Amino acid sequence: MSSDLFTTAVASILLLSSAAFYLLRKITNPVNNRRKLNLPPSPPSLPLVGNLFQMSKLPYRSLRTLSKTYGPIMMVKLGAIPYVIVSSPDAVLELTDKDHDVSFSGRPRWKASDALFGGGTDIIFSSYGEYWRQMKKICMVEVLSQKRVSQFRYIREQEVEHLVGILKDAAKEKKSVDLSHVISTFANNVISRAAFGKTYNNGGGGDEENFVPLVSSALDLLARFCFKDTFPVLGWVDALTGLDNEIRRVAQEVNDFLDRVIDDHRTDRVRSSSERQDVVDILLRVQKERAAEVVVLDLKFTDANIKAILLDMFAGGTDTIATTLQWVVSELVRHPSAMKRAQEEVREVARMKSRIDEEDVGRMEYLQCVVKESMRLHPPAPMSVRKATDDAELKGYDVPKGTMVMINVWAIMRDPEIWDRAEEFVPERFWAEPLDFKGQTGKFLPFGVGRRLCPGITMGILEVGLVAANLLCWFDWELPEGVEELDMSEWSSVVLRRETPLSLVPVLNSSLNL
Ligand code: HEM
Repeated sequence: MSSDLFTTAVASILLLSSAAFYLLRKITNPVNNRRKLNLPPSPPSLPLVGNLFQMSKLPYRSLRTLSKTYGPIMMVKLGAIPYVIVSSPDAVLELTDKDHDVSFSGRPRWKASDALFGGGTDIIFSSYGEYWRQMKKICMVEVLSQKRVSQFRYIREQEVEHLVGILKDAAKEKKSVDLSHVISTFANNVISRAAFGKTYNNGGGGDEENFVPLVSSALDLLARFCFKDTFPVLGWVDALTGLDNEIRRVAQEVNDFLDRVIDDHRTDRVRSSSERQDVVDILLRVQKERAAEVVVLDLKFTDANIKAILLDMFAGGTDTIATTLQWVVSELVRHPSAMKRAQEEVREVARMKSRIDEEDVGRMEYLQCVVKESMRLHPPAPMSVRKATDDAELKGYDVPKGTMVMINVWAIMRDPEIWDRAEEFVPERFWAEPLDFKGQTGKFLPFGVGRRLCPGITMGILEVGLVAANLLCWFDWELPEGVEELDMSEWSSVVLRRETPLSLVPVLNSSLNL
């Protein structure tokens, strides 16, 4: 081989291998691929932990502070996971408009939610798609429709009567009550009776009597720090901390309990059509009907689907309602003039009556403003979490497929650029601007927004209004002896709760016809 030929051969090999190497890097190196992406601005982060070190125990507050510097669309890294944080109504409206809604309607998958909610086969944690659409439709038509919510009215009324009875006894003894506990028991009882036909909250009974504490443990696990979700390569540490075992145990117990309830309904109970049906009965009927039809797509509606909907009812419809009520009462106790005005309205509507019904609550317009204002300041879900299902664009920034997207609902609803006297409790603002609960303006979002909007709004608002009206009608509320001011500290778990239980003294309103 001549030296010229040799040089040419070597040059060609070098050229070809550099081209192959370049192509390989292009294909396998996502960083390189994304070099041209216009990602949202990010605060500086540390290796490994990302921006975790900037998060307090109330992350929505820390994220608001960061977004004041980095803008209403920013990207942070929580551990190894990038999140796009959205903190303006403008961006929310774009995220949910017809060109973007589908791309931003996914949900992230977490270890605890996967184990507890059947691998995301429920509604809350299910990925966006046909499966989710069918499950949500069944839930909205069969469980949470206006007709069904009215059908369960007797449960709400009986449970409210029970709650008022407990408070009247405490008032006679001039004792303070743990209102947080009384209200949570109410919310759990309503869902248990609607779902299963009875309450499972007796504490001491056989293991099947302890479903409510079991659900609480499940919800607590969702809020626990999990290595796999934050630092995927360190997922094995969850086994060492005991988290894996605990998740497995609780998931198994929840599953066994729901299997027993479904079996009981299938075998032991033969109901006549005139008898009151609970959600398990209703869903078993849907199962039979779907088995008789050709089922479109894969949703055959098995027991696993029934269990997933039942669990969502507890996850979505207990703590959210209880915490909303606790904040409503807390704000009113701190604002005596609003309390007086709300009580006057409630007592005027309920004048000469021995019971407040749901139609009465519909006429209590100031009370509705109080509930909205309280939810504005204390949204039970301070952040709405989504996942980009495609490569998408938001306000000119690229959001790659698979990125977590969090709407900082809490920050938007306290933004002084949007709300006058944003940090103050001013129910009257909703007189002037009667915003609804569906988030259509992108600025009032207590039930979320877009395709993933909460399907339980009617039920939630009815329950909150009915209990609040009864608490204000029959009682005045005083701080326990020695307490000068109500503690309003927040505690962020699955929902944004009060950090301390709401302890108050009920004083019977003697002017009424009791
Ligand atoms: C005051 C009461 C309630 C509040 C504040 C509330 C709030 C929320 C929020 C913020 C979301 C997420 C929306 C989003 O991602 O944009 C949600 C979703 C959901 N809620 Fe509620 N909720 C309440 C009551 C209920 C009730 C009573 C039920 C059922 C019994 C329920 C069932 C659900 C379900 C199944 C979802 C998932 C929807 C989906 O992903 O498509 N919620 N709720």
